[in-house]
Amino acid sequence: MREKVEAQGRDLLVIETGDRVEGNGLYDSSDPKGLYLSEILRHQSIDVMTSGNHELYKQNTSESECLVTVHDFKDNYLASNIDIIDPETQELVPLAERYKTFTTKIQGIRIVAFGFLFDFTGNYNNTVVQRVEDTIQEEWFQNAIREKEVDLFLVAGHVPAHSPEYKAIFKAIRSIRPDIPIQFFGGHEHIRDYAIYDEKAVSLASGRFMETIGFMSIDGLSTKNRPTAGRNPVFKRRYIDNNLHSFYHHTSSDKDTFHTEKGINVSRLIAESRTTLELDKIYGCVPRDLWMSRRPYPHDASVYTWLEQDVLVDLLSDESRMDRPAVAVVNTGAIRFDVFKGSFTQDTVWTISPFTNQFRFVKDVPYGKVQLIMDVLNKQTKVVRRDDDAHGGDVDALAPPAQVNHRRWLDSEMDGTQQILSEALAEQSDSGEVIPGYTTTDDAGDDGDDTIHSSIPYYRVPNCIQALISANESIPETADLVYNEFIEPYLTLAAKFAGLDVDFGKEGESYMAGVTMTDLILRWVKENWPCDDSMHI
Ligand SMILES: Nc1ccn([C@@H]2O[C@H](COP(=O)(O)O)[C@@H](O)[C@H]2O)c(=O)n1
Repeated sequence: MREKVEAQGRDLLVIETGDRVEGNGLYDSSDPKGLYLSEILRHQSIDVMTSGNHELYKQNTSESECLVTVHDFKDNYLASNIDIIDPETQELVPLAERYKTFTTKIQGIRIVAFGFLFDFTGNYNNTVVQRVEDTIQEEWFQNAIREKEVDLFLVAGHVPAHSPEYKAIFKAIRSIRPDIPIQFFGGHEHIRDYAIYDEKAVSLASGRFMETIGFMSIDGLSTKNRPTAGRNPVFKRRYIDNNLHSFYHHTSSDKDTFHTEKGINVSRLIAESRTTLELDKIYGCVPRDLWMSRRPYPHDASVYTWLEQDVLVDLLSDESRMDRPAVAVVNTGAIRFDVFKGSFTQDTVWTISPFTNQFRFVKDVPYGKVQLIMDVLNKQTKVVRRDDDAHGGDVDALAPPAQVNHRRWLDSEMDGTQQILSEALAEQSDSGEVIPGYTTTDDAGDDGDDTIHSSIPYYRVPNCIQALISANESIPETADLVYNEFIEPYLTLAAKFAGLDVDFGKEGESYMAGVTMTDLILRWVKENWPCDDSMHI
């Protein structure tokens, strides 16, 4: 693409907006995590790169970001509002440069670029995420937006396209620079989205899990050598399905001409890494598709129904608690992908359940109180004030991210519209039949999707599900309340609402020490879904 575009006298920039870690065997399967992924990433030519929230959940992840990824992309990695305790000096320092200025190779466009993370509060305490609204008051930012020689402000970030954070940055820049175009690139909400702030400022978000290559073209920027005398640039956006068919089409090539030597080498590196990590190793065969949101909950084909009725009930048990009844509470956001019929591999494990959360419990909780807590977690919208330290206090954050966004859009101050989400990697059909996939409507209309798809049903799921683990069928008076550690701060607050005075952080104890939900899922599949010859795909 770069070659093609440059031959036309234009520039191509590649922007990466974070969440490169967690949710894929290439990252999660190695020890230490990310070993193979960093090597692959190193070969990419990325012009502006930012951190997502996933890079900051754990100390080792952010430290590796600091020592490896920032190091590898030091001219292009931007961290406008993230500091880290340097693992070598123990000093609090910016994770990367706050901003950069550069001039594009072909057209000489002078760009001032920033890299932001949304107002995230769930990071481990070796990093500090400064609120965007505070960051833009800082002297360095105020100076940067007053930079004289600028044709375009480029704000990349792991920040939703429609968000108070981006709105604040837009207002801050516009108040000083009424005429300079601003291109935002966003993320985090797992949706394709495009926001039009004014005639010269737009924002593009490219969906989730690298299913989408968001493509933005800006035509007619006024530059030093080609001033456009006040005319507005033309912004166009396209959501490209991430597959070879799309790449052949947009590079005007085919299977024989598309591949470059570098591309072939990186593909080989990926294949070798997958082999070393045994990502195709088959642990079992899944008899039917299990969906996150394509079927209602509860449902025979819901991954959550399977989790609560089979995996948790069959396997969650701590030796020291013997036969005492337990209620397990797990957030639905802990599951990251559908489980497809067919081979269940080492890669599948990490794709559906990448988190390393362990289980904890509080003993002898009245069963009625557990139900009240579930009501609070699933029916309230917020259990805490924004300044309380529970990931912003929004219980919706316990659900899959795309669903969180669904509600925000409806409440949003900036006007957004709805979209139906694809859970499948979209493919073009050889027979010309329309394949289910993304059908996006955004601020610019419904013509953004590069491939036309039929829509996919979307059902809301609760924020948390529960499973009663008991030797007999009857409802117990009291039970161990077992939960995955990610939801601990939310539980403490929900318990207050439910009239239960328990500080889960202080009173919670380890349950099945060292075991994660990922381990349980894998064990359950191995024990219950062995492959027979007819089931391999
Ligand atoms: N240890 C964790 C971390 C995250 N989650 C869930 O993921 C959501 C955030 O995902 P994004 O891709 O939007 O950043 C979070 O709100 C949780 O639902 C988790 O379960 N455990």
